[in-house]
Amino acid sequence: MSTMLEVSGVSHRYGSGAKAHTAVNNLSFTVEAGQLASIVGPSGCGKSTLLRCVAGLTPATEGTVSLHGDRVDGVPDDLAVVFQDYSRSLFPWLSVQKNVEFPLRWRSISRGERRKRAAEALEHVGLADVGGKYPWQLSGGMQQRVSIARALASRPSLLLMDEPFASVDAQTRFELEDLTRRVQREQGTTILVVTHDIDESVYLSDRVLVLSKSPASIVADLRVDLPADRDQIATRESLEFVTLRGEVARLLHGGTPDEAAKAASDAAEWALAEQSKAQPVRPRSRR
Ligand SMILES: Nc1ncnc2c1ncn2[C@@H]1O[C@H](COP(=O)(O)OP(=O)(O)OP(=O)(O)O)[C@@H](O)[C@H]1O
Repeated sequence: MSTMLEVSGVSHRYGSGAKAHTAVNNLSFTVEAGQLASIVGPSGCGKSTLLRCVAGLTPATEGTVSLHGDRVDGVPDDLAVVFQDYSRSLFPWLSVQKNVEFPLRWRSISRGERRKRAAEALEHVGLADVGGKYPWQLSGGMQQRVSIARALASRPSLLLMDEPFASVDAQTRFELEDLTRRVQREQGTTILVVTHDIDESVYLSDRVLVLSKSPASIVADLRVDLPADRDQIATRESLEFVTLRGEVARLLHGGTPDEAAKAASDAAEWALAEQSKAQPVRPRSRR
């Protein structure tokens, strides 16, 4: 695998002098092409700031970001971002199809090709039939699918997602997580997701980067050895999932990597053993 993203010694400070606030502190990591990595960390630790530095939206105070070897110093053409707040990122006066086509207008892509790409992207997210509607005619989950389609239409080398499912209900969240994994697998897209949801970070990813409290630094870089085919119920009940989730939770509560791995593994095994000992409860008969 080749390296798609390289973040090297990135720090970001807001303000200067006595009022300076360091949000991100000397972070380094790489993401391989085709990988789905997630960044999980406590609220306010600097996740969004890091993502903005990676996207070229905010220049890093120190360090460098490179996308397939090219230094990022502005938003690269082949990078797309999906934000949490779909209602503010879609244009209410444009149809769904036009919203998806919109970013392609600034590239030398013919009108016919723009239409074709938008239709393909909408089909990919299961919204082939709603191109003529307006965003406000769709549910929240559908609007976030449109945002994902818009990002995919530009065929990005790297897709960044900042708390992308935080504003939808639990069922829709599951559907969108599965959609994201399908996009990665079918299109080979490299994806970096920022989330504060521990379960989501484990379920979604090939790898979880755990950040410390502010200013963010990397506490652990965990490989997720779950099967590629995941299921929202069975995967979340598996020993591997429960162990990893426990490990991430302990790291976020200040545990060292060794303590967190050992305690999570012991706790998950104990829970499974207790579960298998439990007597099945006989359902009450209904009249
Ligand atoms: N434009 C800004 N000017 C000054 N400080 C900022 C600015 N944006 C963020 N910060 C501060 O930087 C720190 C990190 O913020 P950031 O939004 O990156 O964290 P986060 O981990 O994404 O938070 P959350 O999970 O709550 O969304 C916070 O203390 C925040 O108050």
